Amino acid sequence: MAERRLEIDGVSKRYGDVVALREMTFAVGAGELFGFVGSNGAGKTTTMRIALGVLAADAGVVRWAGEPITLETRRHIGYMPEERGLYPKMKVGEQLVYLARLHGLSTERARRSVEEWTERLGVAGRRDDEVQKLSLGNQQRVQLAAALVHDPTILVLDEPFSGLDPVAVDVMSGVLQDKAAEGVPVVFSSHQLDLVERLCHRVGIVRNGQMVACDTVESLRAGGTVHLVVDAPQAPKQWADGLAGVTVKEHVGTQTVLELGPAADDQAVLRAALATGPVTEFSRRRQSLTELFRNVVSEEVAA
Ligand SMILES: Nc1ncnc2c1ncn2[C@@H]1O[C@H](COP(=O)(O)OP(=O)(O)OP(=O)(O)O)[C@@H](O)[C@H]1O
Repeated sequence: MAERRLEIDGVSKRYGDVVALREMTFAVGAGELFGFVGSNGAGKTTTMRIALGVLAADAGVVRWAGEPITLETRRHIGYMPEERGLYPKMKVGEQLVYLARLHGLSTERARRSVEEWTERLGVAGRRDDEVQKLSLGNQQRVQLAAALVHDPTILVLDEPFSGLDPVAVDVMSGVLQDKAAEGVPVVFSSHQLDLVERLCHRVGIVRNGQMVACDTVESLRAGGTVHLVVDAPQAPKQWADGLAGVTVKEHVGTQTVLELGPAADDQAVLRAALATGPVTEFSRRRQSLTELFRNVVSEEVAA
């Protein structure tokens, strides 16, 4: 059997004059936790809706295990829509059982699954309450339960972490990691880049409807610039000016943050710093996903 991969291949979409997606392409493999990030309006929700089949693409194809995705496969996707989609007046437990039944589970299995997931997600005590009586964070936990009760083979979640308290973030993170560990491809969008960096095996950065970077955070960083933090308390402000391949980015107290170009020699930087007196810190700083993201977005502004 072909590998259990969700592939978005060359998907394009316009809304009237607005080009929402331009040949969007990426794949999420079995057991992979994939973070989908991009500015507001970049095209994340549109991509997810097309993967789900609630929106039709103008061009391109969505595949599962090498074959164009079918209605039957789509029934096995666990989806958490951005606009959420629960019936406010229906009780939590009844609603989840109903949704699980819609996906083909027997009543007995649906009940068991609802018990299990509401317990895991900390909303078991709310099963007899109407959805509208729950706080937004708890509604979101129920929404995640709705995506999980039918034991999906693929998970597609649109901003599942927005509005959650830190405990709920931990619960959600644990569930997504467990699902990935079971072999489910998990793709979720988020603006919380620290979380994406911590959780995801790979990250896709979307800009203007196109995938502009897609790799592990480690590899994305490797292509980025290297920053060096030097603390030389007795150094005059200009101590690093004129060093080959080095750009002074900022001074923070007695620290200087330097950007090293390909021609820079970090040992020459260290010698220059030591020539001014003691050096109390000399460290390479890895770019965070937030910095990588900002670079991509500023390229957009410059383009
Ligand atoms: N129903 C619609 N009609 C017209 N334009 C739309 C519609 N839905 C989305 N768009 C446009 O398509 C583009 C992509 O929107 P989309 O919602 O996919 O972005 P997003 O990356 O999910 O954004 P956000 O982070 O703000 O949720 C935007 O320019 C948006 O204004």
